[in-house]
Amino acid sequence: MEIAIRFAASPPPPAIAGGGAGDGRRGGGAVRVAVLGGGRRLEAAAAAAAAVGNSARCRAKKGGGTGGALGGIGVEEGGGDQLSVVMKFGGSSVSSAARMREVTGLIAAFPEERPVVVLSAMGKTTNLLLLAGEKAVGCGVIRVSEIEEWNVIKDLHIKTVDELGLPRSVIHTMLDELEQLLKGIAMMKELTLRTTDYLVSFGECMSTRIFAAYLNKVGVKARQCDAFDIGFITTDDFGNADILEATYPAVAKRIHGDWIRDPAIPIVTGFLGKGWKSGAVTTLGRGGSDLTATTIGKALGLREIQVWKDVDGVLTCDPNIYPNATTVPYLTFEEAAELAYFGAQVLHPQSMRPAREGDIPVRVKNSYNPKAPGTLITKHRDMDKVVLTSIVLKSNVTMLDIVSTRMLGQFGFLAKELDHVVEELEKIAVVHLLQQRAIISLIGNVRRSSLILEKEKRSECPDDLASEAKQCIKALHQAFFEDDVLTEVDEDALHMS
Ligand SMILES: Nc1ncnc2c1ncn2[C@@H]1O[C@H](COP(=O)(O)OP(=O)(O)O)[C@@H](O)[C@H]1O
Ligand SMILES: N[C@@H](CC(=O)OP(=O)(O)O)C(=O)O
Repeated sequence: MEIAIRFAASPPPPAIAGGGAGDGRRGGGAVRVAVLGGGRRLEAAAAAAAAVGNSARCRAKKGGGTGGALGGIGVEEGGGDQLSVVMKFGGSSVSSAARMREVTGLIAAFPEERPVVVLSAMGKTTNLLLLAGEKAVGCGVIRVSEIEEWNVIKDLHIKTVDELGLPRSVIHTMLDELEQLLKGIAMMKELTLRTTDYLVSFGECMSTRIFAAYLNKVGVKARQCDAFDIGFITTDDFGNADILEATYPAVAKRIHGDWIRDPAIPIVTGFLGKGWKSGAVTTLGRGGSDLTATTIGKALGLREIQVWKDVDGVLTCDPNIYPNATTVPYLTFEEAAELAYFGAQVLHPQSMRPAREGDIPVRVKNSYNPKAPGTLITKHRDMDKVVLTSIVLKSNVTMLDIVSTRMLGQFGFLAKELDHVVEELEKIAVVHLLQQRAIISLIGNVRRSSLILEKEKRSECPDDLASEAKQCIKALHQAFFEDDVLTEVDEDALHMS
């Protein structure tokens, strides 16, 4: 096993998720174990946005109420309370009419809160849209209506609208436009990144329209908002756009202004933005609705950001790899960012940044088990008793090991230029291209690194193929979270050895 021990505060060497370019050779399958310390800056601190925090806090006058079937949650006419939290619900939380009813109940359960709601696309809609788009490229215009994924998407949304007792007109235009778009792709026999972003945006555009209509139906005044129309301004990197600073004041002004003029719970499309040059719809990378939520939290200076998922919080490892994973009750923003950055699917890698900059607590909760306390992510936590927080696996990683006498500076370009870069770098350095690797990261207390290393060594982690990475996670989890043998190790003795 290769063991790379990382205590540095910087991102890892050019390990490129997704395999990158190359000839597809299978590497030997070394597993890298990286020990990462909490309490450090992962990213360079960026200048905070314009001081919209306090000024943008929504203030509204008290007024007469509209009442509503859900009692307390009905927003008051002519004023109402301030918007105080963001509640983001992921695809699994809004995958059906029944789930949308449950989520309505969760919002109603906190009548004193005035939430901004962020929604992802229903269930697996984003994946289905991507597959439908790929099929449209090759199937011919006439056969678009036969694309299986398109029919699944259409049926799911119509069924949901019907079951919620809403008129189909809520999504008719969207479904028509989506079919036209698929036909356009079939006609052009081409699917660009820009068109792909437009295509997947239909998922969030439909889920939010349905949910806002349902809330209004049951007496909770709600307003559907497309993120690309309310100030989410991004780079034009389709598929993985970055949110620009101008977003914060723009979003604050718009949501605040709408609330003052006509208080209604904003139901915002997660994951989407508007490219500042192109004016086209962009997406923030898979799982980007978390980032939408934290951006709104910071923009409006809200009290708390709630991220509702289908697990009891951030867990000690991916429960799909090892089901004995348990909830991590507290995390710092930096630990959570490291976890996400090094592969834990549960949070979007960039999503902690706005929360950290705005110093707004993030609570990760389970919409299927709302009584579970979840994970609370804050700026600081007591690290005294913390050894290891979580184990993270990142698979299908391409690594470039570069040994050079020169300063190479930034490595970001390597990811994009992998085809040419090895050849070029070989002129100035010894380069090893390692593909099909896995990185296992141990996110923990850097001050207990000796203990972590000792325990890692004693775990029965297999030391050969990357395909055994999952076995390794299991062994590490057992050693760190299910076995007390080494917790009393004398750390001073370890330092001496
Ligand atoms: N360390 C981890 N803690 C919790 N969940 C994890 C972890 N690693 C991977 N996951 C996976 O992440 C999923 C939740 O993230 P995601 O699917 O993005 O949620 P949502 O779509 O509801 O926002 C869980 O169902 C779980 O399978
Ligand atoms: N729907 C998008 C954005 C998102 O954040 O989804 P989720 O919250 O379900 O991970 C995706 O699937 O990537």
